[in-house]
Amino acid sequence: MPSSRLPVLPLPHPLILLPTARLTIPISRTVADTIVTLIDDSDAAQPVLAAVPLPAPAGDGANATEPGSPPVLPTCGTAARIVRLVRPRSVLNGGSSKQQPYLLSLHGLTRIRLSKPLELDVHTPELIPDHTVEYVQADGVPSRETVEAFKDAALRLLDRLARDSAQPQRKDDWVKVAGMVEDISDQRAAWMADVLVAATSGQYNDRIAFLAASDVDDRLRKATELFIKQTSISEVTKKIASAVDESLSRQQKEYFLRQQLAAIQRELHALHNSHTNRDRDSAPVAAANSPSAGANNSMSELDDDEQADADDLAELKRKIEAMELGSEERKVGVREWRRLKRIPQGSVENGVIRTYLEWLTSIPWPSSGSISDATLEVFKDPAFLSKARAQLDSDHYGLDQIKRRLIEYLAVVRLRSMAEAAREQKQRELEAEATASPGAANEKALVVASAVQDEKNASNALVPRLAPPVQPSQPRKRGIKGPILMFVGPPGTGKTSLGQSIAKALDRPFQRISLGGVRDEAEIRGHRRTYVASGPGMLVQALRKAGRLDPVILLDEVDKVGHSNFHGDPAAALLEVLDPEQNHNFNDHYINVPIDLSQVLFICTSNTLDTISAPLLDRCEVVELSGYTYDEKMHIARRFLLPKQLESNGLEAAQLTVTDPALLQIATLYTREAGVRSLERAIGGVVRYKAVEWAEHLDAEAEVEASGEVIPKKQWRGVVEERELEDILGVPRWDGEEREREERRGVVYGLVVTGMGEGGILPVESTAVPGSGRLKLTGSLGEVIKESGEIALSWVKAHAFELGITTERGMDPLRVPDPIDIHLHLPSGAVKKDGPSAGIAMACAFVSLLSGACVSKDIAMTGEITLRGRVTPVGGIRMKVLGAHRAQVRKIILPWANRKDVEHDVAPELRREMQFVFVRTVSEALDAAFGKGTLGWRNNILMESRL
Ligand SMILES: Nc1ncnc2c1ncn2[C@@H]1O[C@H](COP(=O)(O)OP(=O)(O)OP(=O)(O)O)[C@@H](O)[C@H]1O
Repeated sequence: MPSSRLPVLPLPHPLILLPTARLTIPISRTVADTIVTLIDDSDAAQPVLAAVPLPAPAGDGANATEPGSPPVLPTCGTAARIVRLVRPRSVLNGGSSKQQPYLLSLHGLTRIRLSKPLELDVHTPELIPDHTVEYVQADGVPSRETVEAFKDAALRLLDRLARDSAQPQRKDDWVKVAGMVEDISDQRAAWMADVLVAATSGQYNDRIAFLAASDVDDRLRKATELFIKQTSISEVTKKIASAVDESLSRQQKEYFLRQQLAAIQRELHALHNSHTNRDRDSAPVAAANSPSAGANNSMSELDDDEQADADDLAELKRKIEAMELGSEERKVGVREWRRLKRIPQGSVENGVIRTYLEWLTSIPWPSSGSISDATLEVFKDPAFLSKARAQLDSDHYGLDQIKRRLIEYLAVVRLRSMAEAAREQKQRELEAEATASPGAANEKALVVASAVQDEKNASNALVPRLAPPVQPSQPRKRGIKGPILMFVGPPGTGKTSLGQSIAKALDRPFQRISLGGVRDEAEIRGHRRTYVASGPGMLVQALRKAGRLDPVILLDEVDKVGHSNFHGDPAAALLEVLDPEQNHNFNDHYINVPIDLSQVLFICTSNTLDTISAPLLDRCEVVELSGYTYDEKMHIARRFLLPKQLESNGLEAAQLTVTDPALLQIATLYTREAGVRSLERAIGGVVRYKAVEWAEHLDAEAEVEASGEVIPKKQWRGVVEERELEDILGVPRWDGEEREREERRGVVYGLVVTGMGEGGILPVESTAVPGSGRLKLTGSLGEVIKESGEIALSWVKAHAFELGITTERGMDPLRVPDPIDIHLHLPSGAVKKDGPSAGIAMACAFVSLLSGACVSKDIAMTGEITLRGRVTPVGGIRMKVLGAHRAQVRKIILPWANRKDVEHDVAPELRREMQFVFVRTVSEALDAAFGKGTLGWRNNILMESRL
């Protein structure tokens, strides 16, 4: 390495001169004199010296030398040409140079290394006239990767600098330099590194390390690191600056607007005051007497906005503080409260957080334990079950089986709750003991826990007798996992009101959630808070309204809830709600804190079971309400509906009587339903009519009293009889039905259950038209019912000879004597019909059509048939029988296998009033329908014997 002897100029900290760079520094007079001598003695016009950076004196910043320790003096520097020495003006003018120093300009040439460290005082560095220095040679070519990395880092830094530059000229300069960096060759990369490090800023230590790097690769790496660091520093700085800027400008804007608002309010107030004063001056007496005098001085509740606001906030805070310590809801509440405090009042975000906090704090959260004290109090009452029975009886007539089932249900819920509460209590005691004396309590815990375990697994011999010690209780994980009741039945049969009675018996709040037509999952689970105008779902709303953790929630019309669509899957959300394994952690998207629904008593209602998904049905215990007989309806009307309507229409019970025949007529001729809703409406109509009459009667009396004249007044009769009903309710809606029903060839009455779960009769009409032996089926029929029709016709064709329809065996009655088609129609064409239960009705209709014999209009039938002529059982017997009774059918033909349904489910009075014929085969059904001996049976051979 070539060396030479050069004067050394120590550069005061933190100055560094890099090769290729220029530097102007102030120097003392002594140093300046030495440099002048140097210039005079030198042969060259611009002599060279070694510029060596000095470390910071002790105690001076991060790069300072340790106080007391000798400063580590550098051994690297830069050979620099003296470009200019400027004398201060005072010296030039012959004055003292004390105030203004000399200025020395240097141009860095190449790196040097000192042969031995300098010996000088870093506090008052002097020029060292002669020192041996070695020139650091950097001839090598750096590796490709190093150059690439260097260029990449340099370009990113230059891009950042260009973007951050405020002046366009400077921006252009950085862009130009970036162009040069892109084009630079590998050999010149080290030179470019010197140029760029000198031109950009960087930390002192990094720059010194860069200066000390003799190897080109090392130098480029150091430059790369330095650039990367600089880029990220400048990115972060920029971000912080813009964030600060943004928040400042928002605050300034808000401040400015508030100032304007305050000024406007002041102006309005002054204007208002001046008006009032002028009015008062012009009418001093009137003003003094006016009731609103002085109102301007006192504030109305509308002016007190800020106070109300502060009160609301204080209330919110109190509610958050009242939440259980360490609970999830409290943590969220506290977090949101802090956010609320940070966000300026009046901003949209502030309102959003406040609404959220209001919801969060209004939900009843469990404070401790899983069963509320109020619930336990009710269950502890020894008369609980008898009271519940009395409640159900006082709200509903009949429904004995259902009431028995509900009492069983309540008994189970009570037992489970009590057991759960006892277990919790035991665990709490153990925990308390464990805290007091850990050793003894642990022993006892083992005994108790094993006892609990023994009790649970009494029948399981494989379970070890010693259970693990009782863990600290986790009340929120448990709950009362009773069955979920599902009331299924036609409208108006008392499903909702039974739910209300259960809530009354349990002394809990009752909430009804109507699920009919719910298509959006968010209606159940709530919208996420990121949505505009988001809010919680129906369950949270019901909980808030109930104000208790354990209300009775009636999920009405679960059969009408929507399934998976692009708004999510409401049915799936419902499943989660009703699953006892999951619902202690129900997640409402809006609240976003797990909510414990395990204590809620869910009751579902539905009109039919057909549209309910199997998993949902699986979670529920179905209780069927089929409808009422006329007798039951009469009792319900007399005991419940009439008193209710009298009360709601302002009449006394003693003022109005509706006779039994009148009530029966309302039930039979004005309504035709399984439930009692229309009956209640009709009774309401009668009561309102009478209420008007009563009011007119009272008015007339008052008029007579006032005038003293005898005015002919409308007579008031407190009794409603049959003959009046037509005047009050109009022409009976169902009167003509029985008359319309006719005994005709080819027409038979079948029994059906509608989609609303209501039973009724349906005519099966058939007619013969010229054709080619085909069967035409109409009336919105499904595949199954169509197949039933074909089976029935095949059976009739196969037995045409035995039935006396054809004259020869094997003759097709649809071709001989004339070729015909049979058209079978089930009226109410707009209503879809399906199922196999119309089999015997269709067979009877075909036989009637082909034989000419008629089936009585008082006979209705149901039953599936097979090709062999067997009659197999069908469902919905109770509803169908009730429907037939309502339609005043006298005789019902049913499959033999449905005997037990009639015995169990059909009320005795119906069994007494109607004739039931149970049949095993189609032939028996035909005999029952047409009457024995009506059909000309030739020889009674069953088809099955030939098959
Ligand atoms: N057995 C009964 N005894 C007394 N009142 C009854 C009885 N059954 C129904 N009601 C009365 O009939 C009316 C309608 O009942 P409710 O609203 O419970 O019917 P629902 O089955 O829930 O109907 P929907 O399926 O349309 O919701 C209520 O006023 C109810 O009190």
